[in-house]
Amino acid sequence: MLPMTDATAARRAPHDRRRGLMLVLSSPSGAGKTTLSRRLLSQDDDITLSVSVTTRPMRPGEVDGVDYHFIDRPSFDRMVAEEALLEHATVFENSYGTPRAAVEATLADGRDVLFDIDWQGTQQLADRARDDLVTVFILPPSIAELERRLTTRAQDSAEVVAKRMAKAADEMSHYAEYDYVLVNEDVDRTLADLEAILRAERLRRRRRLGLSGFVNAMREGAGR
Ligand SMILES: Nc1nc2c(ncn2[C@@H]2O[C@H](COP(=O)(O)OP(=O)(O)O)[C@@H](O)[C@H]2O)c(=O)[nH]1
Ligand SMILES: Nc1ncnc2c1ncn2[C@@H]1O[C@H](COP(=O)(O)OP(=O)(O)O)[C@@H](O)[C@H]1O
Repeated sequence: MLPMTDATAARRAPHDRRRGLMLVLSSPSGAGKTTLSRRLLSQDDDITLSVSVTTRPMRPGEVDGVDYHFIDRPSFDRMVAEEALLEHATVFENSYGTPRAAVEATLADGRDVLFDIDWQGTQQLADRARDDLVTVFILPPSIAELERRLTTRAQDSAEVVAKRMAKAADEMSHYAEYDYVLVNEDVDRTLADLEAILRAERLRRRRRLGLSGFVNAMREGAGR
């Protein structure tokens, strides 16, 4: 178990001190993970995005170091060899991975980490840290709407969109491996559900490091 740093411990009331959690969002491409992640991150200071490394080419509008760390194949292979990745997988012929150091530093600070990763990466994280993990699968409201979203995002060629659609059925078959499943019809509604999940998971007793000291102090006070 990772300890919290003094900075975070001092910021929280004793009963609010807790371990950071790892919130995973997965979905078929185009269902809305990126949109939901950006909105959640912009309104909640206690959660930060795990920025993955990838060998995929950058899309228009993406920023290196913000959306992904865009790296070449030798650099990716080196990170795997050095065990610098917490998990990694091949998706659509490109490699993706989660840098370990940033995640460990954020959790040690008692803050939460958001992951936009696929089912393969989720399984690897579950093998390593099931107790710290909260997993959410996002489904589109229909296949027609998924295709519409992939097409109107206008960032991929028709060929790439076709490949992503072909993979969607496969990806969706993994929904039952997740703790929560959200159908992303209306984005405001889905975001509200995601916030509710995060809020409740933060309140879980096993994550609340300060609780026993808090209760013990009250019990001592009551017995006086
Ligand atoms: N296992 C794993 N999957 C990742 C990682 N980063 C991104 N992915 C997944 O790779 C897939 C393709 O991502 P991307 O090329 O950005 O397209 P997107 O589906 O439109 O977000 C998505 O399912 C992501 O969740 C990672 O670090 N590890
Ligand atoms: N609930 C929604 N309703 C309509 N359009 C959406 C919704 N959620 C996301 N979108 C749009 O669908 C496209 C794909 O969303 P994105 O967040 O990039 O998906 P993913 O990261 O899962 O591939 C984007 O153009 C986005 O603006």
